[in-house]
Amino acid sequence: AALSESSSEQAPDERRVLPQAIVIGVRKCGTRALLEFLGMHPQIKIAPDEVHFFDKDDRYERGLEWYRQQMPMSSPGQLTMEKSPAYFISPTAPGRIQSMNHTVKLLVILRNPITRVISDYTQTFTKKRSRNESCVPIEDLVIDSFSGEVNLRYKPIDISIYHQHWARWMMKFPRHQIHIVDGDRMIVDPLSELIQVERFLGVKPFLTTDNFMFNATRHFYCMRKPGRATEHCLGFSKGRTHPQLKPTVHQKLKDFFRLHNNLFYQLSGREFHWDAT
Ligand SMILES: Nc1ncnc2c1ncn2[C@@H]1O[C@H](COP(=O)(O)OS(=O)(=O)O)[C@@H](OP(=O)(O)O)[C@H]1O
Repeated sequence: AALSESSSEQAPDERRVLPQAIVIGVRKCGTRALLEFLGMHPQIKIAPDEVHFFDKDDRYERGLEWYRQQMPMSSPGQLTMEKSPAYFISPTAPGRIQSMNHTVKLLVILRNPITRVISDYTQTFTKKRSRNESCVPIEDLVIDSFSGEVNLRYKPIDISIYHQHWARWMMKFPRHQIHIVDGDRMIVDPLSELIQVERFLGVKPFLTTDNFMFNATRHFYCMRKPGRATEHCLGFSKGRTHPQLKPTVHQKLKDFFRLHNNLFYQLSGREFHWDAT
């Protein structure tokens, strides 16, 4: 850190500060896209890696000074941000973040909970297949073969029960301090979501349609960063092809999540149409 702090590229007033805004999750909902898109804003500096400071005990024990060192250089007037999707489901993260800074701004990006389960499965499947390990079909994981009901012991299902995790954050932070980003919408219309985020963060309106280019090969928006001629897409681990669920299993998941989704809408005051699809 000492070396980079004295690098010649550095503006004289630059230093590392604790984040004033954190993307707390949710895993597989577009957290990387959200952070990278925000990183195009001149008033926002983003940590390159997931820090996992508040959810991993061994990291938390390293202390806030270690955490600060993981942050990028920034100038006064710029916001520092990091994203660690596991914070959302961590029992300890809300209290730990609150004791760092009770005024920190929190962002949570959510997508249809069934799509999120499939995305989570696809990630594990892809990793296992690359190691030549055997893979179980998704239907065998999301449904308990004994009871025929949705398998609550399958972690991707538990993560998608948003209200149970959300409730922990509500015990530590006022509602207005957490902004919810629609991850399904961010895939098809990133700018509309980011304009709302800029407003929430209190940075000047900067991002425009010029910053986003739809890439027909990737089927996702890529970034046109200020001052760069070429577009920049997220890595190939983002935007994987999902398996198609058997209709009976899909219906079972829909029936299961309907109640949980409604509880989330009530608790958060934000309604999505996840049950329509
Ligand atoms: N612009 C753009 N480019 C590529 N991918 C995009 C984009 N916007 C959102 N997404 C969706 O982000 C999903 C991955 O979510 P995360 O970044 O939160 O995953 S992770 O938890 O950090 O592993 C990833 O999920 P999969 O499609 O299952 O790979 C994407 O659907």
